[in-house]
Amino acid sequence: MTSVWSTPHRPAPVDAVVTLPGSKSITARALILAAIADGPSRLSRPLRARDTDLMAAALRALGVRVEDEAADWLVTPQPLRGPAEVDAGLSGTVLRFLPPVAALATGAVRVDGDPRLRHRPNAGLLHALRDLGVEVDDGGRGRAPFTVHGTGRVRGGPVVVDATESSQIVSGLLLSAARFDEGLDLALTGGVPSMPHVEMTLTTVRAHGVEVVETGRGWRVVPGPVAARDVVVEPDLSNAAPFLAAALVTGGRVTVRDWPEVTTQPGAQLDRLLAEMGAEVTHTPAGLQVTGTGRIRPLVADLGEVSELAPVLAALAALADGPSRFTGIAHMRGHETDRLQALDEVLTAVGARVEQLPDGLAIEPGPPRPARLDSYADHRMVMAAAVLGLAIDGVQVADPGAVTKTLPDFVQRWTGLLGEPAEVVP
Ligand SMILES: O=C(O)C1=C[C@@H](OP(=O)(O)O)[C@@H](O)[C@H](O)C1
Ligand SMILES: C=C(OP(=O)(O)O)C(=O)O
Repeated sequence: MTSVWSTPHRPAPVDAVVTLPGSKSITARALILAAIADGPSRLSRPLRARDTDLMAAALRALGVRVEDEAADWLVTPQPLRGPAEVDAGLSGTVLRFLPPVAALATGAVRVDGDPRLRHRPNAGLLHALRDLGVEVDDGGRGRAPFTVHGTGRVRGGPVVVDATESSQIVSGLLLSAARFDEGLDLALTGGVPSMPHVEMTLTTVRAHGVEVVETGRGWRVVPGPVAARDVVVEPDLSNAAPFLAAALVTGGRVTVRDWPEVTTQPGAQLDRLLAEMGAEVTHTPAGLQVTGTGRIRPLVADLGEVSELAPVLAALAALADGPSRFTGIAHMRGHETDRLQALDEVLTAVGARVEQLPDGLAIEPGPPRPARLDSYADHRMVMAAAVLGLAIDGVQVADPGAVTKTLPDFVQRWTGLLGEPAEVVP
């Protein structure tokens, strides 16, 4: 049965301080590297949500010990072995980071997930694994379900990779590459979206003692051990987007606590992007403070580096005082849903005029109207709907439970931000 959330309408300014759980992307990388490291490690403040719980479960299925100690995860590497069934859910990080680890295991590891996962592109990764000497059976689809037949080792070496559809294909290979016999010499064919997430991977593997060299065509990873390392996970800055957007929409003030001074997270670009959209943005000792000025300015931007932010920025664009244009985000058609199509439908439903561009969206605000929106099983579409609902009375969103992917208690946090009780009707 479908549950429906009547998202709170809030014309008055919000004034709130928000604490957010750990970064999905940092947690996923920390889990993978801990699993193939040379000793045990502790992850403090990991994100506990569907994506990261599925990653932990996948590693456990390969024999790794991932134990709960209060809110921490203790990870103890073990000989990696199949056979195993991995449920990737709708998680791009499990879909693309886990198979290279599975290739290092002995036995067959089958990866599958939600119906939509079977549509998420993965040919670039599966081709690369084959070229590196791994047997992969995907029925020629280039997508889930597929089975990795690991032999306990991966030859590695030179490989040409098509990662035009997702940076996670590059990240997945780089994360495990030091454990390949010959390491990895990855040359890109074509561009890569979300480059800051590749940079995050490079910084992370280097912090684990892995030597990576930029080659001009890609990266060479020197074979060797992955040093175990305790990690304290930063708050998820991409999930800060809807909360900070609430300051703009209501002309209020929102502070996100523990905003890191230095970070690899692309969500850090929210300070620049929200300032461009008319907010006053200040880095304070308490965190990032965003104050709305009562006016939302349109945004014309290439969001290729920060596509995770696009759904919430698109919601803001529909409430702005002029037309916006987002480009560089063609690959969002392969995200949790086809996000260009979904945003077109949602923003049109609430009164905006939307044009789908070859690589983005043109959004022109119109007279707002109430609407019952779909979640598209996409956490970020629920968050975008919540932002719209602040300004537009009568916004409902079906299946808000999609937020469990990265922020299970989003609805409670959102209503808490506004000082209201949560109301989801089953
Ligand atoms: O490496 C990562 O943690 C991520 C990379 C990006 O993927 P794409 O390159 O597929 O956009 C991003 O959108 C995703 O949410 C997380
Ligand atoms: C694209 C996203 O997720 P995934 O890691 O599943 O690709 C996202 O969280 O916006």
